[in-house]
Amino acid sequence: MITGLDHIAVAVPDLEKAVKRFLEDFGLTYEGTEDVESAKTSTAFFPLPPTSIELVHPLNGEGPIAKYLEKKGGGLHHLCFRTDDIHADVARLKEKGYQFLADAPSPGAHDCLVIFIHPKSCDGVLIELSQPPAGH
Ligand SMILES: CC[C@H](C(=O)O)C(=O)SCCNC(=O)CCNC(=O)[C@H](O)C(C)(C)COP(=O)(O)OP(=O)(O)OC[C@H]1O[C@@H](n2cnc3c(N)ncnc32)[C@H](O)[C@@H]1OP(=O)(O)O
Ligand SMILES: [Co+2]
Repeated sequence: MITGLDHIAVAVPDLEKAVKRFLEDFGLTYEGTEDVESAKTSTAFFPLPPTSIELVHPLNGEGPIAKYLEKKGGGLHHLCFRTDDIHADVARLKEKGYQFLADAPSPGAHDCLVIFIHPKSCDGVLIELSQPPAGH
């Protein structure tokens, strides 16, 4: 079951500059950066309860964010729903015809299990589902 809006992600061409903006200009709390090798993405999180802002930037200049930045320069990249049972939600949504970008969830930031739904399945919005590790 989907239980909340885990984060809203913004793709940024200059991570350091964007971190400074969200920290100093907007005054948000900076949790730190985390490189997610499997997603070829560097992330920076700013908790803003009950959700967070995630900045995403290409890790080593490669991956999906690099392609996005090439085309758009930056912008709102995805919404992430928190789920308490990612496998059940994937099965339920596949049954309804949603196209997933992987066969199975994989590790994301914060040791969560994540999977993405193609934007074409959701009126042009890229959706991530994320299940926190047990006990979180
Ligand atoms: C997992 C770590 C971390 C976390 O929270 O834990 C992250 O969130 S990492 C985030 C980075 N990872 C991903 O984005 C994985 C999912 N994304 C992809 O697999 C690709 O980006 C994909 C399939 C959405 C697009 O890749 P493709 O190679 O098909 O790129 P195109 O440029 O050809 O795009 C095709 C089509 O999709 C539109 N598009 C692309 N990105 C987005 C987006 N973020 N939001 C909305 N639409 C998007 C693009 O404009 C093209 O549309 P078209 O009408 O055909 O021009
Ligand atoms: Co995300």
